[in-house]
Amino acid sequence: IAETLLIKGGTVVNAEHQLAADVLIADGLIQAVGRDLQAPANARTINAAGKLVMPGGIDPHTHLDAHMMGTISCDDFYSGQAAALAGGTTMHIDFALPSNGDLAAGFARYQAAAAKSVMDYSFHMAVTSWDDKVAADMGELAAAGINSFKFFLAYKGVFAVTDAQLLQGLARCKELGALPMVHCENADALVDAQERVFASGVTGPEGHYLSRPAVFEDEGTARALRLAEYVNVPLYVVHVMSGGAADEVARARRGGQRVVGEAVASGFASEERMVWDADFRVAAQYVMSPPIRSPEHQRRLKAALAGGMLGVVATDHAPFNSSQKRLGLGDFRKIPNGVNGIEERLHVTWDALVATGLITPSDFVRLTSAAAAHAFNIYPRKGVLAPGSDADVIIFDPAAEHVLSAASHHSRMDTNIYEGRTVRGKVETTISQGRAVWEGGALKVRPGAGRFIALPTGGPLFDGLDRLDASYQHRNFPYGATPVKRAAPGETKSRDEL
Ligand SMILES: NC(=O)NCCC(=O)O
Ligand SMILES: [Zn+2]
Ligand SMILES: [Zn+2]
Repeated sequence: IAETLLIKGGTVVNAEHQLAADVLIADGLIQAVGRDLQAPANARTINAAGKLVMPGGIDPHTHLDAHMMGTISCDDFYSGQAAALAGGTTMHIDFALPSNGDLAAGFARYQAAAAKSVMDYSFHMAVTSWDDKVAADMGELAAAGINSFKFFLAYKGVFAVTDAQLLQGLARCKELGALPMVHCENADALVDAQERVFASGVTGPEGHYLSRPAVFEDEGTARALRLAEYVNVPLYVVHVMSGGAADEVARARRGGQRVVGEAVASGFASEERMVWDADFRVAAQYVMSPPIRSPEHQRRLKAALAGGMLGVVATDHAPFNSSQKRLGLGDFRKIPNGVNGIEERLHVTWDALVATGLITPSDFVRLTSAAAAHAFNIYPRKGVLAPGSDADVIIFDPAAEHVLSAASHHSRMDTNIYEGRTVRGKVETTISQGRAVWEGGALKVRPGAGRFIALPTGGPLFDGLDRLDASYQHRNFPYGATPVKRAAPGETKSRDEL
């Protein structure tokens, strides 16, 4: 049940501005943002003096209850979302995987799994094969509120699509006004490298790192971006982990492409050296794809976030506990891929980027909330504190410090890649759908309270794409709006007519 809350005396931080203001919440919505708001008779007042009042985080990249690599990620839609709320994230967009190649069946499975949700959520759908049924299902799913589809270039023989399939998928996404997302690593080179590394006698978690050099990610990113350029469709590049891939995103944006580059918290705030730890339990928890890379890559990712080349910070929360990671003991190729982060994202991002002076609090809101709301077309319902927006709000104390640990986190993971780390800043209160659900160190969540948020297709990223197509026809004839006709004998055509 929604509360009537007056958050008084804080500093409201949106992506566009920061101001001293109160926030009035009722009926699950923000009613007013302004100075000296009066508390209605039934309101509870929360004193936010010295605190920042910001939109709740949106994590657009999670894998809850995900069937992957012979096991199921250990956070379901209850525990993963409870962890999210304790860390200030009030909405996530999870990746629904097809069931035996069937998109509609996969979506139904994930919707059923999400019935125990405690906060707002939505889905991207993974496309892992191609035929007419897949194309038709994409249309059905778009009508049902799925406005993004993920294509894997990696995971050969499981999820990976060929370039031909990717092209068909990109074109279908464009037709639907849905945003294609790509996991960019070269699948064939990966298999080759994995075989070579394993044959050389390296079987532990470091083999995962050694068999996924940055050049595979750089190449995959460049290829996906160029194919998206050819089709003239916006592209969302998931989990950019290498400096080279960030450069590819920047190059495409400089060239005028509509590209969103996603960093994940582990990509710039975790440590590559941990995968070399002699203890398998420690090392395996850092195995994710693309891998966590060297400090120099991390520096470049942070610079790309500060400079606006990468536009979103997500997590890729794909939690596998230490007994699940042991599936790959003796063969790094079988270690379930994924790390935690849904609870830690806001804190490690603040600590690494704001507390160090690289970005401003408004940049922080943009990267952790507003930009995802824009990309997935739910702004300003989410991603901003403004009258009429959903009352998903956090109260953040920039002066507090706390320690991240598996002993105190809310995920079902028995490890934490940020174990023992002291971070500056703390989410003191999380308000979800107008209810304080994290307050005073306690969670007050209710299974079933979460809502599926249907995401509409089209939207700003697709605005004017048809006009762009028309002007693109010299370069991109097959996807252009008007076929180019050869001039008749004696007739000349100006460049503008082509
Ligand atoms: N990233 C990762 O290692 N696991 C989750 C699946 C994916 O996003 O590729
Ligand atoms: Zn991926
Ligand atoms: Zn992922």
